[in-house]
Parts: sequence; C-alpha cells; structure tokens
Amino acid sequence: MSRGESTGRCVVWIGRPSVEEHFGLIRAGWRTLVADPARNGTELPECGDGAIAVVDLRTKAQAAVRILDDLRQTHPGIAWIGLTGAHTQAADPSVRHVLPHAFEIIDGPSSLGALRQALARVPGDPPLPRDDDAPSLLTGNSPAIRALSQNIRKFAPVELPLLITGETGTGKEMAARALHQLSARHAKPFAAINCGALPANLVQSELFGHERGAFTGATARRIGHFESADGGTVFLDEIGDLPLDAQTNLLRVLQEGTIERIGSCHSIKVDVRVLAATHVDLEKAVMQGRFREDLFYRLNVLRLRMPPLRERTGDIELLAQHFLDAFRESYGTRARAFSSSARKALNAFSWPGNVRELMNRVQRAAVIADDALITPEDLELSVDSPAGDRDSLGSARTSAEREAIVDCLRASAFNISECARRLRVSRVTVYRLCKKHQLALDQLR
Ligand SMILES: Nc1ncnc2c1ncn2[C@@H]1O[C@H](COP(=O)(O)OP(=O)(O)OP(=O)(O)O)[C@@H](O)[C@H]1O
Repeated sequence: MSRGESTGRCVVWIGRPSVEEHFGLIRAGWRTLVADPARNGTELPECGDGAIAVVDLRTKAQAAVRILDDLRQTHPGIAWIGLTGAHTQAADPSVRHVLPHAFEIIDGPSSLGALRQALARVPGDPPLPRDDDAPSLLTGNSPAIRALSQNIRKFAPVELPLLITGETGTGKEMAARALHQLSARHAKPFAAINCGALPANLVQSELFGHERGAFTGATARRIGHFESADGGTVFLDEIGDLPLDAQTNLLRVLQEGTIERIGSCHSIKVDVRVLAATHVDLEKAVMQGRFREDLFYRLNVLRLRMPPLRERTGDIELLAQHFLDAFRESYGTRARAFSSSARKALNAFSWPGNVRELMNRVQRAAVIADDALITPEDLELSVDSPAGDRDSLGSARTSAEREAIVDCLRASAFNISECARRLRVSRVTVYRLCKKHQLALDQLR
C-alpha cells in the first residue's frame, strides 16, 4: 500500500483525462479516480477527505462544475485545481463564479509537469513517487523489450550522447527518462523538449536563452533549457525538426560543453547529457542536406531502437491488461479482461500508433464496455485485421502504405486536407485509407 492510499490521498479527476495525463499521475504515485460526466453522470467516486480534485474545465465545463459542487458538499473544504482553456472564461457565469475558490488554476495547454507541481503544493503528504523504479516502467516481457531494457541499463551510466529511434508512440521519451533515472544525474533536472513543436524563431531562445534586448520582445533575460538543466539530462525529441542554425549551436554544446545566450558573446559552461530521438530517418535527412552530418555522428554514438508494438510478441496482451487494470480502478468500470476474440483482434492488429494507440483504445473500451469482458467492438477493432498475414508481400505493401499515411498525417498535424495535398491524393482517399487501415485519428494523436 502506498503512503497515498494509507492517507486517503488521491486525485479525483472531473472530466476525462488523456491517457498521458492519466498515466503521468499514476506513475507519479497518485491514485487517480475519474468522475467523467459523459459516463458517470453525477455519480461520485468513493474517495477519502485527503482527496484533491482536478477539474477539467476545458470542455463540458458546466457539467464538471455540477460534479464539483456535489463533491464539495460531501467533502467540504476539498482542495481543487482547475484546468482552464481559451473558452472557459467565456462560459456560463456559474463556471466563472467557482474559479476564485480553486486552490490553483492552470490556464492554457495541458502540461503534466505544471499539474504535478500544483498537486505537490497542496498541503498534505505527497504520494510516494514511483518514477524511481525506472526499468519496470517499460512494461513488457518480449525478447525485444528485454534486450532494450538491458541496453538501457548498459547505456545509462555512460556519459555519451545517445540517439533513440522508433516509430511514434513506441516509448522513446519513456526510455529517455529511464536512462536519466538510472544515471548518476538522476537527482538533477530532466528537460524534455519537442523540437518539432517549437516555433522556428523561438528555438534558439528556448534552448539557449537570450539576453534582455536581444530581439524585439526580449524584455528580460531568459535562461534556456540547457542552462536550467545544468548537471542533468536534456532530451531533444523530434531532433530532425531542429533548424540548421540551432543544429550548429547544439554541435558546440556537444563538442565544447558551452552555450551562448542570444545577444551575448560570453560562453557559459554547461554540464548536460544530450539524448535525442527521431521517428524519421536521420541518415536520409543528412543526405538531403536537412541535417548536419557532423552533428549526426556526434549524436549517434550510442543508439537505442524502440521496437514497434507489432514486433513485441506477447507484450500486446500484457500491456492491454496493465492499462485496463489502471483504468478499471480509475473509472470503476465493470470490464475486467478481454474476450478471446478481443485478444485475437489485439494480436492481429498492426498498431501504427504503437503503445499510445493501445492505451487510447483500451481507455475507450474500458469506458464504454457494458460487460466484464471487453469485445473487439469496444476496442473498435475487427477480428479480421488486414495485418493478420504478416509475412506475405501483400502484407508488407499494406504495412508500407499504412506507415506512409501515419507519417504524413503526423507531419500534417492530423489535418486531412494538408495530408491529402502532401500525398497528392484527394481528401476522400485519405479518409478511405484511414478506414482501410483502421486508423482512428483521435487514437493516434
Ligand atoms: N512499455 C511501456 N509501458 C507503459 N507505458 C508505455 C510503454 N511504452 C510507452 N508507453 C506509454 O505510451 C505513451 C507514448 O510513449 P512516449 O511518449 O514515450 O512515445 P514516443 O515514442 O516518445 O512518442 P512520439 O514519437 O509520438 O513522441 C506514453 O503515455 C507512455 O507512457
């Protein structure tokens, strides 16, 4: 029993958390119960007085406030944290009215880090962190995952840059966190930066910082991620998206261990280990002149390949059950296991979105299943999956087609028109192909 359980400390999430939010809290040691207005109506999960409510006001705010009101009646004085978005303030006055009573409001795009920090600020015993048992975070027992875990243990203490390759959702960031936690740097910061999500004009400033007046709008000095992670690890996700000028500066960090803030000509020593990840072929990017060759060789000293889920024989059912157990406790769902046809469908499916997609499908199934056993329909999977016959040439073609579509959808930020333009096909064709490959856009994101 964790300290969180013994003191009644838990999170009651009002709304429906994304799978990343859900598992992010569970991994941080928080027992997480969900009151989803779309599913439970106004039914409240059973929680102790030490509970903290996280009220998701980004969508269906009024329904969430109704549940919060009920919870505050049964647990007067319960601390709650509000997650608000662009539309929250404009909503019903009853929603606006409740905001001043929040322990804290997190405004803007969801950030798990900010939520975890806000939860830690609520007075009371924090839960025991579970992040320290890093190797077991990579749930799985397949030969591929066991070999990977061995390599993570081997590479963690080595002070060299490392490149993690693998398809989307295979767990690259998880592996990077495990490498950090198993290294001598574990007590220092771990900074995860998605290079693909940074606006091109802000990349340098985000990574290396800037001086006051360095450019229009730089009204104060800003410390970049490399400086604030001094002594720790910097994880650069989607490294292939880093603009060329930032690549040059990154090379200097790797060669000389120094950075310069924008607008300054002083070098600052930084001691960070750089881990980078890519889901695109960096060798190809080098050949096309989009990625510096010298940087590629610097980063590619050690390499970890994250196996796609379809290669992890035996792990699919294990992971599915692992996620279902967590969702069952959180949602109080009836579903306990998977029917034999659901297991067959899980194993036959090709999982283009890998573990992330599996989590999403299991979450959805756990929420909607009426029975103790989850069916293929609950998972939105057909029993006759197109990937059933994996070794044939036809299957290889199907796989390549599916991968091309997933990559393109991702590169187009899941905008169908943009994806159709890039693939030079009609939007209808993109929809048809998504259907053919059972690509559910909301499960891949
Ligand atoms: N072995 C695993 N056990 C439990 N959860 C996992 C495992 N592998 C991945 N996950 C979960 O799957 C989700 C995707 O993982 P992660 O973000 O690490 O993938 P990624 O390869 O970095 O994805 P992307 O390329 O899209 O950034 C996360 O919520 C992560 O917690």
